[in-house]
Parts: sequence; structure tokens; C-alpha cells
Amino acid sequence: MYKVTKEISFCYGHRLMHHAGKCRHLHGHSARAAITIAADELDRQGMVCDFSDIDAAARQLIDEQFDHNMLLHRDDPALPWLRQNNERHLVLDEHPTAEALAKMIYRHMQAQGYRVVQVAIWETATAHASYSE
Ligand SMILES: Nc1nc2c(c(=O)[nH]1)N=C([C@H](O)[C@H](O)COP(=O)(O)OP(=O)(O)OP(=O)(O)O)CN2
Ligand SMILES: [Zn+2]
Repeated sequence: MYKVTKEISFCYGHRLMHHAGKCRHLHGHSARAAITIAADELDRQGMVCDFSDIDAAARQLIDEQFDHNMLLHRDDPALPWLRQNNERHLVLDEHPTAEALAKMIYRHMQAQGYRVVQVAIWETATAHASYSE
């Protein structure tokens, strides 16, 4: 099996409401997603798929919904203020962890028809989460 991985950087704000430490406060990350696509055979260009096609497909979600956005759980107490002040935000049913973002990108790529095998989110230089099925 062949595998290719495309990385995309993006920034977001969030908080983890039930975190015992500092992550319960609103804060932000310069994150990196690593999206891995697989194929048993190469296409006529000798590729699993073009890196730029993975980039374009993933950016439909990352640029439009995650990048420079405030990602919050639906019960987050900051939501009324953001709504009243027309501040950009995305409401999630899950807590906005790196795991949850990795799963959302994975499912998005699947829906675009890609044979995605793993999505990893590097939230900091030293911590990453990944999702695969
Ligand atoms: N399993 C997870 N654990 C944590 C997540 C997560 O998404 N999944 N997220 C956070 C915080 O949002 C944030 O990423 C803090 O992470 P941490 O590695 O603790 O960040 P630091 O900058 O403090 O790292 P240092 O290397 O200690 O400086 C927390 N946990
Ligand atoms: Zn964080």
C-alpha cells in the first residue's frame, strides 16, 4: 500500500471547559494538520493523489470553519457574548480537542471521496492527536 501525507497549518482559539488546568481558559493555537491518504495502486501520474488536491479538499473545511475561528463546545458560556457581538465562532457538539478536530477532518476527507487512513493534529510543537478507523 502507498501512502501520502499533506500538512496544512492553521490557527484557532478554543477552550476545554472541563480541563483541570490552564486549558479551561480561552486560548489559541498555531496548529498543523497532517492528512494521510492511501492507495493500493498509483494513478497514471505515478501518484496516490496530488498533494495539491489533498490540500484543496481539506482547506474546504480548515479554511472555512477552523482557521482564525473560535471553536467552542455548545455549552460554552462565552457563546452568548460572541453571538451578541457578531464575533466569528464555530459551535461543536464535542469538546474542541485535537482529537475532535482530527476526526472532523477525517470525516470531511472521506466525504470528499478520499481513502483517508489518518489525520493528525499537532496542537503544539510537542503534542499531537490522531484519528483513524
Ligand atoms: N488529549 C488531549 N489533551 C489535551 C488537549 C487535547 O486536545 N487533547 N489539549 C490541551 C490544550 O488545549 C493545549 O493544547 C495544551 O496542551 P499542552 O501540551 O499541555 O500545551 P503546553 O503548551 O502547555 O505544552 P508544554 O510542552 O507543557 O509547554 C491540553 N491537553
Ligand atoms: Zn488548547
